[in-house]
Amino acid sequence: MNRADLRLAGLSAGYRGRAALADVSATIPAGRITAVLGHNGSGKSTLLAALAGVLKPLAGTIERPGIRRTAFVVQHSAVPATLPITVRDTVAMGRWAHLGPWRRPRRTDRAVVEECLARMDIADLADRRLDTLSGGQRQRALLAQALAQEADLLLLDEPTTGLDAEARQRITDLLEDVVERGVTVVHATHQRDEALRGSHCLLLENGRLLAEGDPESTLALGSAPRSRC
Ligand SMILES: Nc1ncnc2c1ncn2[C@@H]1O[C@H](COP(=O)(O)OP(=O)(O)OP(=O)(O)O)[C@@H](O)[C@H]1O
Repeated sequence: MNRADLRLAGLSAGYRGRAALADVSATIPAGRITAVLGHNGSGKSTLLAALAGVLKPLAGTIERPGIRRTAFVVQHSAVPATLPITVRDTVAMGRWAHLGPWRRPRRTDRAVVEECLARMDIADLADRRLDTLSGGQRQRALLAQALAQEADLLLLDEPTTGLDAEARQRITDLLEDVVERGVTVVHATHQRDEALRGSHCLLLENGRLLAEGDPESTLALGSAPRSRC
């Protein structure tokens, strides 16, 4: 995959004109996993929302060369637990941007949905309702929905929060599978061990970038955050 890195220059972003993220200049390597690490309120979600284009920068720029489609998986606490839809329908929602003028899924759309179910290892759960799944299964369904969008930038806000060690490990393994296919992954996390499994790390504190680089030296440079905030 021949794509350039994403570049943030002097980026400030926030809410109602107030910056929650100030003057961040950083590089996000294409086709790699970048972890955004920091305590509660440090600005991780704000950074992801700015990368997704949901929040317009108050100042500065974001260069996203070669990124055509972005998938943003919000914190699962933000997704209603009682949505009365099946796992397959949830994943099929990821195809909406690809549907033709009649909004009818074509054979290729159905094939992508089945492939994403299989890749996230939830094909056997396809007919189950989303609200009957465990947290880890649900998170994999949301990941499958994001993959179905065939995005080249995948943004995940704390995808493993609330999951047990095995489910967390599974999600982290799946992210490695996603980048192997050339997707750029950025995920917010509180977990140092998860940040260490990526290629790159941005460490935020109070809306500022404290350190950036390979995960090991970034975590060593920063004032070591608690492993669970
Ligand atoms: N919708 C909003 N309106 C106003 N202020 C907000 C909004 N969302 C976040 N903030 C504020 O912006 C700052 C950064 O919040 P953000 O959610 O980006 O941090 P975070 O690192 O993702 O935190 P957490 O780990 O708790 O999810 C905080 O002070 C927060 O109160």
